[in-house]
Parts: sequence; structure tokens; C-alpha cells
Amino acid sequence: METQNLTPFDAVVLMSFGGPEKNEDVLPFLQNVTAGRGIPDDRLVEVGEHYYGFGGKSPINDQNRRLLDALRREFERRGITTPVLWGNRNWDPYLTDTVRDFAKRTGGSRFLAIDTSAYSCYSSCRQYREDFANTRNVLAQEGLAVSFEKVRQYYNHPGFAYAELDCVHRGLTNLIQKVGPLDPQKHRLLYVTHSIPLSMQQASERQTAGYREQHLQLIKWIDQELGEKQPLSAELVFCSRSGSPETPWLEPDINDRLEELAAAGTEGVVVVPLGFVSDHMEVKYDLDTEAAQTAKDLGLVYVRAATVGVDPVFVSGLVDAALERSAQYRGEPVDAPAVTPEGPLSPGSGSCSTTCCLGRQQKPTTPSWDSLADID
Ligand SMILES: CC1=C(CCC(=O)O)c2cc3nc(cc4[nH]c(cc5[nH]c(cc1n2)c(C)c5CCC(=O)O)c(CCC(=O)O)c4C)C(CCC(=O)O)=C3C
Ligand SMILES: [Fe+2]
Repeated sequence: METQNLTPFDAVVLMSFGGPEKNEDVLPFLQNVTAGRGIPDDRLVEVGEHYYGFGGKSPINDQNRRLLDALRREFERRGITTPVLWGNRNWDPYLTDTVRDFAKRTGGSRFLAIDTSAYSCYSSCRQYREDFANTRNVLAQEGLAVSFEKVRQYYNHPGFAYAELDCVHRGLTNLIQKVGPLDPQKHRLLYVTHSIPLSMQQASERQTAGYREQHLQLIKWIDQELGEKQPLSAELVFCSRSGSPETPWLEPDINDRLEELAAAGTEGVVVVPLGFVSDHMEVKYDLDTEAAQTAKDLGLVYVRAATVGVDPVFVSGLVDAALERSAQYRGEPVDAPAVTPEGPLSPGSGSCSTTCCLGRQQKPTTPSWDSLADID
């Protein structure tokens, strides 16, 4: 019997990046994101233009509203009565405001977070835990005691993995509709994720397979699952590089790779945004606008596979991951499934928390024992 029980948590909080809703939001949002992170001004102007091109509205908030709704419906379907809240790092509704409001309204103090990023690295894992510590510290000064736990990074959880598999399968079907039978000489599968600085990549490798390798493991699993149906070679490419040009980031960039492939005789690609759980601005601009234009200029057929979004298999997997974390927290034996050889990254075990993914400056994180004293 599955444990349909989130004890001792008072609420689940969907934790995300946040994005602007209108033109006037864009600058303050970018200032929030980049405070103290050394992003060159011309890059900020460029990224601002991406947002203005969409009327100043990032797609991410509406995606999160849909996910929030889907999670609530899945809780209801399973008879779980724990409330599901939503909070962001960089824009309204901010995590601190959501949590303060809930704590004052209900007296609840223990929060279990589900992040909208699936892999391990500073930006996608540890920085969220710094956010939890920040909220905890701000609210402590206001006399409210709150605590946070989070579910594991879920890139290899069957819910996310099978939902991705379905996205790839549908992308391939779409390409076949456009070009006829697939030909490994002419067609290719490009998995895309957010580039990160090499230093951040290296920090992610200290205790786990690391950011890049986690993607490669999932790609390998998808490839095996597709089996004979899928003759194309697959590779991982990157998008959304920022930072200063002298700092090395993960490569190749998708646009550069499309040029190389076209020159070598490729005629069509399926682009799978494996690193993004829904259609964020990176997907809408960097892939659907920029990379699609690159492909068009090169005469390539370009199919963009879907993101998992609110696929019921994904949503149900997230609820399973929350139940798993609760049971683990209570000290009960748990079944923690994973599709890749690395296995589940148990949060709080140290495998993806204590010393991994350190940022440039060391800041407090949650859980509270994960402090500077634990860093070797
Ligand atoms: C790994 C990763 C994820 C995936 C994990 C996760 O989801 O958390 C992610 C997500 C996102 N990143 C986003 C937006 C931005 N990221 C920036 C900057 C940066 N991202 C980085 C990495 C990542 N970012 C890094 C290493 C930087 C350099 C600065 C730094 O070291 O921190 C900048 C500043 C301008 C620029 O430099 O491009 C912006 C505006 C949005 C919102 C999009 C929307 O509106 O839909 C989302 C979901
Ligand atoms: Fe980012």
C-alpha cells in the first residue's frame, strides 16, 4: 500500500524561478536575478529584449499556475488534504510572502518544497536551498519559525523520465510526418539543456554524477526505451549561455551545432528541451525563436519536442516524490525508484546536499545541519 501521507509537513510549496508579467516588470526582475552575479550589461539588455518581444510577459508563471492546479487535483484524487502553495525566487509571488501568509493564516510551519528543476547544480538545486534558508531567516526576525525540506532532484524519477520519453516519441512522430521515414544520415536528435559555467559543472560533480552526466544518463535510458523504433543518433547540446565571454561554459551551443550538422549533410532535427520542465522563456525564445531561425536559415527541418509541462505521468511522479520524501523524513523504509544507474539522489543524505554544488560564496542552506561546518 502506498503511503498517502505527507506528515509532518503542513504544506507543499511549488518553488520556482519566477518571471515578469508585463513590460514594467522586466528590469526589476532582471535586477533580482542578476544581483551580485557578474552578468555583463549588454547581456542584460539582450535578455530584456527577449522579454519585451513577448510583451514583457514570461511564460513561466502561467506554466506554474497550471502545474499548481494539476498538483492540487492530483492531491485531491489521492485524498491528500495537505495544501499546495506556490513561491518564487525572483518574482511575485515570492517564497517569503507565500510562506509568511500561510504561517500567519494557519499556524503551519513545516514546508516540503518541489522545485521546478530536475537536475543537480548550484542554479537548479543548492540555490533553491539558499532561498529556503533566507526565507527562514527573514521570517525568524519577524518572530515566525518555519522550516523546509525538499524532494530529491527528479531527473531520473520514473514520472519525469517516462513523461520525457513520451515527448521524444511524439517529436519523432512529428518529424516522420514532415520528412517520411527517418534516416540516420539525414536526421538527428538534439537534446538541449541550459548551459552553465564549467566551474558550476565541476561543483556539481563532487558527490553525484553531475549536471551534464545526469542528462546523458537520461538520454541513454530514453534511447534504450525507444529501441529499434529510433535509428537516429542523439547528442546533448546547450542553450542560454550568459556570463562574460572569457568564462568557459558548457558547449556546444545549439546554434553552432546546427551549423556544423547542416554543413555535414543533416537535413532535419528533433530538438528536445530535456533540461526544462515546461515552456520557459529559454524554450520560447532561445529554441522556438532563435534556434528555429538558425535552422530555417540553414534549410533544416526543425521539430521542437514538447516539455513535460502538466503531463499526468510527470505530475503523479512529483506527488510520489513528495510522499517518498515525507516517509523518508519520518524514518520509514521507502521505495525510491530511479531509471538511471546513479539511482535516486536522496535529499539530506549528503549525496545531493551537503557539499555538492557550492556557489562562489558559501551561504546558509536548509536543512539547518547543512551549514558551513559540514563543508570540507
Ligand atoms: C541551470 C539553470 C536553469 C535551470 C534550472 C532552474 O530552472 O532553476 C535556469 C533556469 C532559468 N533561468 C531563467 C532566467 C534567467 N537566468 C539567468 C542567468 C543564469 N541562469 C543560469 C542557469 C540556469 N538557469 C546561470 C548559470 C545564469 C548566470 C547567472 C548566475 O550565475 O546565476 C538570467 C540572467 C540573464 C542571463 O544571464 O541570461 C535570467 C533572466 C529562468 C526564467 C525563464 C522564464 O522567464 O521563463 C529560468 C527558469
Ligand atoms: Fe537561468
